Amino acid sequence: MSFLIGLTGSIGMGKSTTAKLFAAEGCDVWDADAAVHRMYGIGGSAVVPLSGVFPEATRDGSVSRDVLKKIIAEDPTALPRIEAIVHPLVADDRQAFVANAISDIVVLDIPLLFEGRGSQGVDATVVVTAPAEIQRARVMSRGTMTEAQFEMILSKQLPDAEKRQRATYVVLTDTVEHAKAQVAAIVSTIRQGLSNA
Ligand SMILES: CC(C)(COP(=O)(O)OP(=O)(O)OC[C@H]1O[C@@H](n2cnc3c(N)ncnc32)[C@H](O)[C@@H]1O)[C@@H](O)C(=O)NCCC(=O)NCCS
Ligand SMILES: Nc1ncnc2c1ncn2[C@@H]1O[C@H](COP(=O)(O)OP(=O)(O)OP(=O)(O)O)[C@@H](O)[C@H]1O
Repeated sequence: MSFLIGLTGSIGMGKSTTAKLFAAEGCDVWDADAAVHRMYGIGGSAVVPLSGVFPEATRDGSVSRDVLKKIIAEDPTALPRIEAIVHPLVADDRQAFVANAISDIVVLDIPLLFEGRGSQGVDATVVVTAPAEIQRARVMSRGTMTEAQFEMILSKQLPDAEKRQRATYVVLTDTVEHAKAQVAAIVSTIRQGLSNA
């Protein structure tokens, strides 16, 4: 059984980038957002259940994220209903990944690690963080969300300060080089612990 790290952080804080740094250290990485992308794609497991609730959100056999975002903006009950369908599918996908992983350390990139039950069953947590203004600038520069959509997602997430307080390890994502050094130190500490066990 691998040592399980739950990697989290608020929107735009650098989870995906930091996950790649763990992969470069030899860790198998599972990404919850990527799992959702697969599930929304053609033949994905969320397409049929979501079309039952929001028929207008599925087009040509896949889920339209733009339509979903419009629905969520107009109907406050929509996101909880989407989550009720998607989250159990995400949990199944994660379980299957962990069962097949072979690396000594497995990293689970989970945006809602502390909001949901995701932190159950992990051996350590890593929270990525950056100043709030940098976070906002990063998300806005992607051009995929309006300020209102960003604020809505942020309001659903545990505040950054609380995440940091709950973390086993914190990674400051000010530069990639700095993040890389912090990841290397975390991996080395955990591997040392494993070899002494
Ligand atoms: C709202 C949607 C349509 C936005 O899609 P879009 O392609 O613009 O953004 P993306 O999926 O890349 O998410 C951007 C950021 O928002 C975060 N986020 C997404 N959904 C949620 C949520 N329900 N609660 C809090 N944060 C969320 C993501 O983790 C990520 O950090 C999409 O994220 C979605 O369908 N969310 C519901 C499924 C879900 O809960 N996913 C979270 C991880 S399991
Ligand atoms: N250590 C770092 N130093 C400098 N910039 C970084 C660092 N980590 C991430 N970034 C930048 O921040 C932006 C967001 O990074 P990333 O996509 O990794 O975040 P995320 O937390 O996965 O985002 P989301 O929650 O929206 O999925 C990207 O433009 C990325 O280049």
